[in-house]
Amino acid sequence: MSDANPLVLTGVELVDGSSTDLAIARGRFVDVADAPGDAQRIDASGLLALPGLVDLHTHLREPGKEDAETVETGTRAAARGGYTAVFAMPNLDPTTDTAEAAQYVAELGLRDGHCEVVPIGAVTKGREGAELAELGLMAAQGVRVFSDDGACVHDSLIMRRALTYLKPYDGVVAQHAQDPRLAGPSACCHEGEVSGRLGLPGWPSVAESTIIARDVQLAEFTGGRYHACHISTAESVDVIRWAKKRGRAQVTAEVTPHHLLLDTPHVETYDTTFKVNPPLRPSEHIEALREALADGTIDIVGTDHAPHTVQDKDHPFDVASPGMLGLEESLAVVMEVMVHSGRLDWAGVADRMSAAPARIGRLAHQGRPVAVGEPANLVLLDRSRRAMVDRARSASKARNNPYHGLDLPDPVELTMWAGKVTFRR
Ligand SMILES: NC(=O)N[C@@H](CC(=O)O)C(=O)O
Ligand SMILES: [Zn+2]
Ligand SMILES: [Zn+2]
Repeated sequence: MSDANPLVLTGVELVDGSSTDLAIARGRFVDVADAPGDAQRIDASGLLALPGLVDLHTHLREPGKEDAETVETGTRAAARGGYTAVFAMPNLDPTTDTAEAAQYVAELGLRDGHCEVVPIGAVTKGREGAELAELGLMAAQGVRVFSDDGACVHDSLIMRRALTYLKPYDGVVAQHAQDPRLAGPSACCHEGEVSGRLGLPGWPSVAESTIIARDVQLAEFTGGRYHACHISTAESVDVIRWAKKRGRAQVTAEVTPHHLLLDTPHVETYDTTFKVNPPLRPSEHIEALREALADGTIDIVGTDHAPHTVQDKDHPFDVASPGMLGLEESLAVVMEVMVHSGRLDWAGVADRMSAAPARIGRLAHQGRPVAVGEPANLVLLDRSRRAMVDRARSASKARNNPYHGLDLPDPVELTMWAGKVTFRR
């Protein structure tokens, strides 16, 4: 990580289309007239500045599975992708289900992070779905996002209690929506023509949407905050749209970059890189997700960056570990499918990938506009640059990159977190 010397970025373009010089000192954007005389100047003409991206859904694997990813490598990938904050999912070893475990993850972030690392607490002890974890103690420690991700909070009473209990703490339950009866542990391919032909256990779309339908009603009933992680189906979009239209529940939703771009036929080669939970869906679902992200029914893009070792992926498709990388290519995917298609403008990208995830995670100093007085978190983009994705060049330790070999935008020129340059091409 570079030091935090004063800096002036000249000729930067902002999301409203205007151009400006940006001065950075003591971790904040300051008036250019107030920039110290010895400030280093960087020519940034033509580059677009977005607020530093915020990922509400990252798997860092430390502690417990450091052969797949560490806080150092995962946050290096994050900085390379334009992120200045990531929320670390609690499916670690030990599980982040106590205040001490949450504090430990936060400390690893302070020690090794190339961006801010915010621990997510488990909803239930050991993520086993039976007994509530130490929600109050974790909340007292500053945790605001709670999730059993990787597992679904499938017991209705546990979900009711979690929503109720977290309400006074302004905490949010982030649900991995997968009915374990409709989509059990072996389910690994969208249930339909392809799963039938390949002989893979099916993961029907309703295994996701029926859980979300129940949950949004519980959110309305309890008044608690609810966030639907990685939604992947048109039916889930319908449910979220219905709940938001009613306007009586505090409900938000997320989509991953891979569910915005990649469809079910990618699994036809049985390449386990493409095994993920929830599974890749047919094109009509992808279309519904893009439309929902554009109109705000889906609030944010969350990467679900899920590094796995080769050993954990080198198995028959139905037993390999699910999950794929995402931190380094998420902005590229959003550019390709949302911006280049005219569905979302740059202010929309800043909202879905920075302001909204920071708001849902209650991270007040992230997701702020690029403006004088604000914390100096930004990513500078060259909107015309493209490159072939090469998994071998990833900052992540893992190689389960589903975009390998694709020609995609490669926009990130510089990432700055709290006034420090954390990535520069
Ligand atoms: N998405 C995945 O397929 N895997 C995630 C867990 C999860 O997000 O459910 C992982 O931790 O590997
Ligand atoms: Zn999940
Ligand atoms: Zn996840």
